[in-house]
Amino acid sequence: METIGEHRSFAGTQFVCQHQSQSTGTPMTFAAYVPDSAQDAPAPVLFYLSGLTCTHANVMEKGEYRRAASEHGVIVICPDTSPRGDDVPDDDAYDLGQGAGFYVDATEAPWSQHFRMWRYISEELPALVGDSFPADMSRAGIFGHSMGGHGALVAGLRLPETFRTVSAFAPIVAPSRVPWGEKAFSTYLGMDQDAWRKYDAVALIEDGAKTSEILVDQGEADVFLAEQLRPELLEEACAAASIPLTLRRHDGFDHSYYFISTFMADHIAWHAERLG
Ligand SMILES: N[C@@H](CCC(=O)N[C@@H](CSC=O)C(=O)NCC(=O)O)C(=O)O
Repeated sequence: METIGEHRSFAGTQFVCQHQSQSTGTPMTFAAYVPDSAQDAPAPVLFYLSGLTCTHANVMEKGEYRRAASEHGVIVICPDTSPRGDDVPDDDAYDLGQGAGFYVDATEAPWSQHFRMWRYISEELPALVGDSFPADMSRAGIFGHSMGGHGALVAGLRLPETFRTVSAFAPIVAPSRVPWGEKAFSTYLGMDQDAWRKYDAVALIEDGAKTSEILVDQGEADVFLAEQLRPELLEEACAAASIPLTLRRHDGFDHSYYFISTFMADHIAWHAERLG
């Protein structure tokens, strides 16, 4: 792993790291904020998954997480949203291909060679972080935005021992039932919708997956709310499965990082309180 960026910020350091990924077969870049307090005792770690069109840099530059991460002594890791490179398949649309990995392991050609983001975020990256930073991997949580909120919910539900806490900003809660997810899943996973269920938070809950509780923030002025995000489906699934869900709806907030950065400190405090 190579450090390609390093900046002091609050009581900690913002690193940008690059490594050759075995999952994707490409170089992968991620941001890692490490509070100074982690030098005294291994710190809890939060993985933040970004949305469509993002690299590691969007949340690093606009998410405003460092003050809270430094105050709560939490490491924050922000991976890219897909493999990238001239040899990696892509699509002209913003919601498919590079920048739109949807945190799945693709099974369909030509995507299956490199688009293995589930393995990357669930196995390879946590192992690399545990080996490379003063992180207490028994105290890891996950959160994310939109497509990344979908990834975080799925990871928290499928791997509650790995990701003990889960929250999201404006997540795609049921990708199998909305246009963004239908397009990505049919392309990456094929037409058998049974294969989609393990990457769909609402379907996972319907199939018995559990997590201790979920925090979701949602802007009411989000243009994607009714067609792509549909938080009411998560509300219904959590109620039926007795999973405590705190869904906070905020008048006037849209889908952007102005919304995310407003509630970022709340999410970091929420995770930190639960991870100890
Ligand atoms: N048509 C838009 C859509 C892209 C967009 O809104 N991306 C969001 C995530 S949406 C769901 O995953 C985002 O985080 N954008 C990056 C940012 O810095 O705001 C477009 O192409 O802009």
